[in-house]
Parts: sequence; structure tokens; C-alpha cells
Amino acid sequence: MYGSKKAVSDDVDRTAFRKAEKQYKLYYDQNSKKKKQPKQVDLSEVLDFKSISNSYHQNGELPPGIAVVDCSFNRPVFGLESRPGFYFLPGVLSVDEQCRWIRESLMSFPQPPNRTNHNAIYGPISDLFIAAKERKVLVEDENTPARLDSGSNGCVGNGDAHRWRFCEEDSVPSIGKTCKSVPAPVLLRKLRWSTLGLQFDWSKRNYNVSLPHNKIPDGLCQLAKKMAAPAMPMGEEFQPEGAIVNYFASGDTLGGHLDDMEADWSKPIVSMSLGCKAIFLLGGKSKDDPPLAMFLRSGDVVLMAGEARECFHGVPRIFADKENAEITTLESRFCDENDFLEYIRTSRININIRQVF
Ligand SMILES: O=C(O)CCC(=O)C(=O)O
Ligand SMILES: [Fe+2]
Repeated sequence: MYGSKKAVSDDVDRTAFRKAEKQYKLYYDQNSKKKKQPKQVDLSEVLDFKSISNSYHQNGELPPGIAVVDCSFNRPVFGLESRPGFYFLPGVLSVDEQCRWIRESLMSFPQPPNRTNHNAIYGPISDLFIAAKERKVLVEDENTPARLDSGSNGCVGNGDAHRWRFCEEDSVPSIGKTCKSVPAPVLLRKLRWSTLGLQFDWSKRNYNVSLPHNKIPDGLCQLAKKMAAPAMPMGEEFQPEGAIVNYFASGDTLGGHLDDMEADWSKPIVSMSLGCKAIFLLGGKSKDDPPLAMFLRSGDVVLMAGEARECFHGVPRIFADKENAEITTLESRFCDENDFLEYIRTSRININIRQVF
């Protein structure tokens, strides 16, 4: 059994994409005297669209293989000659917009009926961000009948027929010694995704249209339509129907994958970056094709349409350290809101919006 497992992992490790993932992934320096020092990584090959954009602005120069494809925004939109259908919009979201979508990603996007990675274990959870701020604890209470919304033990139910409820920290021991519990701040750190609009079913890797859902909020739809324009077929308007919000903490990665469950690949995926800087890998149609590495900063938007929809891509690294995260402007905006500040200092959020049909 071990033999066959090893053969599989060797095979996976041998692809050019996997090699690049390992090259950029966060490893800690074992020999460092200071505890938990990230290993230094050579970033000289990582495309930096911020500096490409700056030098294009200053002297009109572009590196080989990179083209300006659209100027209808107040900033240039870049394309890669080797990857038709891929568009990079550096710093296109204002700081106000970034703050707005960070707030929504934490406060409203994980709210039921939207699903999150926590649903499978705990059922729907309401107000996780507030519960984390208030240091509440999610408690499994097997003896409590369903729909006990608020009780003498200080628990506040989330109104659904299930056993997990948020409780005040100091009321946890009185509920019972045998019940399982998990602090809300831990759950917030472990929030990995939420889904908006048509709900994506990760176990089947497709959209489950029978799951209850709300439409994607209007403000996000309008923004996605505007951002999608450079990649849209002539005369058509992008119709946002589903979105996945990814939450990354330091050390989290998103492995190389294709997003192929949408019907029409001529429509782009609109992918917005918020918070700490990351490395994005854009491969080819096979994992054996060496990927291009590029930085994604807060406020950047990437579009993947047409041929680029068939390209493997992933996020092997986020930079949660002060020097590399590049979030000082965001930090100053959130300086009076410690809960957001604390979260975003070590996290990245990605909102990717899709037309499903
Ligand atoms: O986090 C990112 O920038 C990419 C996200 C992504 O590729 C996805 O959710 O399918
Ligand atoms: Fe993706």
C-alpha cells in the first residue's frame, strides 16, 4: 500500500507545476536561532505587475511577452502573449472598495444560506465574525432540544435545528463536561471558503442548484460586470451567478486546479485579491507545463477567459509578514477597528465571481 502511495506522490511531485508550488511554499528555517523564521525564497522570477505598470506609466516600456490590452479603466490592463484570455488589472480596486469587500467577506458572505467549509461539521453558523470578536465559544449540546434560541445558560442559538450554538466563554463549563466546544476565534482562523449565489458543491465539484441561496449582492455584481468587460465577448455583459470566497491564513495554499464546471468558458472568472500579498501560479493545459509566477496584491483583479480557462493555476504562498504583506494602507484604514486589523494583518481574501450558465 505504501509502495503504491509513494508512486502516486512521486508522480505528482514530478510535474513542473508541483515543483513551482514547492519552490514558493512557506517553509520554516530549522536552523534559525529565532523561532519560526520563514525560509528565504528566490523571488527574482516572480512577475510584478505593479512595477511593470509603474514603468509603463513612466516610459511606455513593457517587458517582452507582456502587452497592454485595454485602456478603458483609469489604469492599464495587461495580457500575456503566451496565455491568451488571461488579464491582469493591477491595483484597480480603490482602498475604499478593498475595505468594503473585506468587511463583507467577513461579516456577511459567510452568513447562511451561503455555505462555508464549516457547514459539514457544524451545520450553518451565523455571525461567526462577531462571535470571534466577543470571544464566544461554539458548543455542541446534545441534550438541548433544537430551536432553543436563547437560554438561561447564556447561549444564543442560530435559529436552526442543530446542536452547535455560540455561548459566552464563561458559561461553557456549566453546560456539561462532556460536550465538544471550539472557540469562535479558532473557527474564524479556520474559515477557508464561503460560496455566494449558486452554491458550489465541493464534494461533487459542481453547482448544486437545488441548494437554497441568495443572489450575489448587487454591489458585487456591478463591480464584477465592470471588471469583466476587457475579457468579455463583444457586445455581451457578464452575468455573475456564483462566487467563491477563499480565505487564506499564513501557510495556507490553494493547489493547482482548473475551474471547469461553468458552461461557457468564453466568459471570464473575475478574481479579486484583498489583504496580504500572494504568489499566483499560472500554468498551461498540462501540469507538466512550467507555470508563470506572479505577485497578487490587495486591489489587484485577474480575469481568466477563453484559453486561459484551461490553464492550471493556484496560490502556493501568501506573505503574512510586515515587510512583504504590503498592506500598510489597509492597516491605516482599519486602525480603529481592531478585529478587522488583526484579521487582515495575517490573511488574504480572494473573491472569484463566475457566470455559471
Ligand atoms: O486565490 C486566488 O487568487 C485564486 C482562487 C482560485 O483560483 C479559485 O478559487 O478557483
Ligand atoms: Fe481557480
